[in-house]
Amino acid sequence: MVKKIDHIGIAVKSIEEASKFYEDVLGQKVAGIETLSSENLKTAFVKIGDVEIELLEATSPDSPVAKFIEKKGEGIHHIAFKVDDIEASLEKLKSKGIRLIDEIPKLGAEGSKIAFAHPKSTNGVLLELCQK
Ligand SMILES: C[C@@H](C(=O)O)C(=O)SCCNC(=O)CCNC(=O)[C@H](O)C(C)(C)COP(=O)(O)OP(=O)(O)OC[C@H]1O[C@@H](n2cnc3c(N)ncnc32)[C@H](O)[C@@H]1OP(=O)(O)O
Ligand SMILES: [Co+2]
Repeated sequence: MVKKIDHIGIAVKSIEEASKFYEDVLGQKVAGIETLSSENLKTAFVKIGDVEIELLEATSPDSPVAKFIEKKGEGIHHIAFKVDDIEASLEKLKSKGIRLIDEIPKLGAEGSKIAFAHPKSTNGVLLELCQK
C-alpha cells in the first residue's frame, strides 16, 4: 500500500529564516513556495535524495501549524506516505480501526491528493497519505 516516504513536514516559524539553514549551510535548494489557503499555511520543499522536506509556515493563528508551534515549538510535524490509490488506502485504514482526520482526500501542495490519520492511532505521529 505504501510506496515510499514522500515527505517529512517540519513546522517552522519562518520559511525564509529556515531556508538560510537549508540553502546557505546545507547547500540544498528550497523550491516550490506555495500558499495553501485551505490549511492557512505556506509550504516550501527541499529535495533530499528521493524524499522531500516540506517546510510549513502558518499564515494565520488558526493554522494547524500555528497551534503545533504554540504547543511544542518548531519541529517535525508529520510524515507523508506516498500511495497509489488514496481512497482505497483510506478505506483500508478505516476498516482496521485507524482514526481518520480526513475521510475524503483534500487538495494538498503541488496538486496532490492528501488525507491525515490522527496521531493518537498512529503511535504519536501525524500521518499523511499523499497521492501525486
Ligand atoms: C500542505 C500539505 C501537504 O503536504 O500537501 C500538508 O502537509 S498540510 C499540514 C498541516 N495540516 C494538518 O496538520 C491537518 C491535519 N491536522 C489536524 O487536523 C490537527 O492538527 C490535529 C492533528 C487533529 C491536532 O489538532 P489539535 O492541535 O486541535 O489537537 P490537540 O492539540 O487537541 O491535540 C490532540 C493530541 O494530538 C497531539 N498532536 C497534535 N498535533 C500533533 C502532531 N503534529 N504530531 C503528533 N502529535 C500531535 C497533541 O499533542 C495532543 O496529544 P495529548 O492529548 O497527548 O497532548
Ligand atoms: Co505534508
